[in-house]
Amino acid sequence: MKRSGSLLDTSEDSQHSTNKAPPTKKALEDNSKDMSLNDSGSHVSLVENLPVEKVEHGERVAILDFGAQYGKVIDRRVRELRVQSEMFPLNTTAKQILDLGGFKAIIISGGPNSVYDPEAPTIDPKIFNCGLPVLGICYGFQLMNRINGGSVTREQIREDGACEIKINNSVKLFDELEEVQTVLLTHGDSVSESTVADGFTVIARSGHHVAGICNEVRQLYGVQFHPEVDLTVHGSKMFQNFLFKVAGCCGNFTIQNREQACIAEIKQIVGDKKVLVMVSGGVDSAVCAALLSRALGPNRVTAIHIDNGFMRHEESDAVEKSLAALNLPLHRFNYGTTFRSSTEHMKYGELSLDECDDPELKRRIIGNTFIRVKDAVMKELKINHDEYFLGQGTLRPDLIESASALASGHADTIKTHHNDTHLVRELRKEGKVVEPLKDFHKDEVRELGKDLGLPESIVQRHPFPGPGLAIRILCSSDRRPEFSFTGPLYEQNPVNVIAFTEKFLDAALNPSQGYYENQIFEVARMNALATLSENDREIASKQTFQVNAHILPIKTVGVQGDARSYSYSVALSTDERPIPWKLLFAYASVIPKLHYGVNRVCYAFGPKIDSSIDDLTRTFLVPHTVTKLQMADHIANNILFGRHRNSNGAQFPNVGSRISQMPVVMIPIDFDRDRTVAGSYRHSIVLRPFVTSDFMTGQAAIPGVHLPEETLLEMDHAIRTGVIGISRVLLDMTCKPPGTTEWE
Ligand SMILES: Nc1ncnc2c1ncn2[C@@H]1O[C@H](COP(=O)(O)OP(=O)(O)OP(=O)(O)O)[C@@H](O)[C@H]1O
Ligand SMILES: O=c1[nH]c(=O)c2[nH+]cn([C@@H]3O[C@H](COP(=O)(O)O)[C@@H](O)[C@H]3O)c2[nH]1
Ligand SMILES: NC(=O)CC[C@H](N)C(=O)O
Ligand SMILES: [Mg+2]
Repeated sequence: MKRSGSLLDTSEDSQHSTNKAPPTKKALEDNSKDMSLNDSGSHVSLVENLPVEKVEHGERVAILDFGAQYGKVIDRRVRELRVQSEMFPLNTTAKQILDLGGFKAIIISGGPNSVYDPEAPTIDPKIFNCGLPVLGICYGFQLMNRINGGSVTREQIREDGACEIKINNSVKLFDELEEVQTVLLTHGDSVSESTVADGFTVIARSGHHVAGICNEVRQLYGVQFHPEVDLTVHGSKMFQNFLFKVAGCCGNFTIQNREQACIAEIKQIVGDKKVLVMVSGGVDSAVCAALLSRALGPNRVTAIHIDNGFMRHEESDAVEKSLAALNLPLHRFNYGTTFRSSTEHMKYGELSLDECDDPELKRRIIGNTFIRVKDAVMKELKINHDEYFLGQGTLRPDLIESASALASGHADTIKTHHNDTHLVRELRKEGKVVEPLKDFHKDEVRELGKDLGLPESIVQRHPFPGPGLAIRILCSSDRRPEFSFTGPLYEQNPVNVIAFTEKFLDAALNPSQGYYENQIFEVARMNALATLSENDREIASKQTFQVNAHILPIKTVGVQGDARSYSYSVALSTDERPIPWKLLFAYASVIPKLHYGVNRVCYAFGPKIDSSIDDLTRTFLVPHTVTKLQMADHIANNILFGRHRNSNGAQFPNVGSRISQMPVVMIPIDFDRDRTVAGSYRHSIVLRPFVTSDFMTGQAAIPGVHLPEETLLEMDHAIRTGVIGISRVLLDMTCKPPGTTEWE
């Protein structure tokens, strides 16, 4: 059945979908009185052909999607406040929205483009005069300012990560909020006091830029930050203010029971056929398999687990044991050799995975091999293609980051998740895939897993990416990396060894002393100091902290301003003891703001690094490299989960549940190496303990706050002494954004 009133763009580009993802447990409890289960008579979305809620009342909010990473997070926040929302493509006009009726407000999302680019997507200007309140977020804010007569420019200083801003809490949007707010900013284009559109007033300021504007009479609000993500601590309150105090919504939207909705969807898609479900041992595929089994009965579901050769130490054995709880026949296959030698057709011939050093290409090869291996498995199991659907535990973030049209029509590809490669998209087009969790975030899947009665060990398991250690090994075919810094700051200052010492503080305070070749690092130091509390700042400025910063000749993927970045990492090192974590984390948040060419900052355990790092260890996905990372990962995880005793026999506590995930990454760098020898075989290991709920944004775990410092120091010691060929261990201190959770 078609949904009445859906008349907008239904072309391939269209991403029109309703906020049908099920609510959080809390929202469900809140809604329990008036919950309307929707097994029968459900409406069908034009685009995704899935059941959506009955529209029982007219109160809705339109979200115009400009390709934000967080577009679908906006709709989640609105839904959690019990207001229905619909996402529309960016070219939707004010008239189309008004003609549909029932809309009380419009939210314009962020996006990867720059509003001043001639090619950049723009908006129907009548949106701002159609009488509906508008909230513009990031790109949406920049559009609002520009279209109403202001301007937007690219600034030298970009802002990525959680920052403190000052707000004017006398405006409705910020009602009942404190003057200082922690928010997520991620932008390189900015509005300044002098470029605000006439008729608008500044309602929020970050250190360097205008962070919010409004015209209260016209009910137009624009914010440079992202109220929709977790890193904006009171973002939900801001939405509440906008929806209820500005737009006059009443919040009476009722939401389907999440489990029922998934089961109905599975039954509708699969009909009387069967499903081959891919299970990894992770929570997403386990919940997906449990739902399939509940919807179709265990006899119509076959679960397969594939060892792709990039699993952690003895992982597939553990997966097999833990998935016994699903009560499904599980078939396990080992295709390690097939994956390693799998190829991609390039212009110049076939490229094999074990000679590939491009992260996105590695992902593509692995993702496509998963599908080919699935076909081989079907043959082995004598399964008929026509009778079976492919089941995957795909989540929203997987689709958003892969820029799937299922999630957004204009998002940048941050990374192609293995479950959303072109072969998977082909299968989807043929209607051969069932992915009941594709509108869920990780925390929602965990709630659902609990409701389904899955054991805690599966529900709370840290995620592990399908391509496994293959993406966590940074490969390098060339020993001599080419440094190519981009952005205005590096044009001025192309050095790769920098030292933050007292002299820079002096120089910054007294420019005539002539330390200007390193001026940008003085600025970094001043900015870092400025972010500390008064007490910490006093301590940091009194002591002579000798912190060296080296720009490493490796690039990794990050997400900045809703776009993919592929930039260098900085390693900080110091002889100061105790390790000045606060100052180091302050540098970590400041350096990527000042350097367009840097998206990550790590601390290198051990003594201060004194020599420059200008060569790489040749590294490919060959067995001994994978084994090396498996060993380091095994040691680090044993320590994290309390399965380790140090050389004195002391047991380390299980602190795994204090963080959300800890990728252990191998980088092709030998610090402190003997330069009389031609090349090195040594690598370094990066620990990336990370804290988040939905993985869309998050922060690096801080020693002494999220994890005991001793735990991390023991990881450093045990990895260096336990694995041959390890140079140093580093701790990633970067937020997402600008970094991502994984390194690749
Ligand atoms: N080794 C594997 N064998 C079979 N299927 C896999 C494997 N790894 C990943 N998949 C499939 O890809 C999907 C996405 O992987 P992803 O890692 O995001 O989810 P997960 O492993 O189920 O959960 P988690 O994110 O918690 O690790 C899985 O749900 C599963 O369907
Ligand atoms: O199954 C997966 N296939 C993938 O290709 C993939 N890439 C990232 N991840 C996991 O997704 C979460 C967010 O990671 P990022 O911040 O690095 O994007 C983290 O939990 C990552 O481990 C993947 N999972
Ligand atoms: N997140 C966004 O919407 C970013 C907008 C724009 N690309 C910028 O960097 O400022
Ligand atoms: Mg996984």
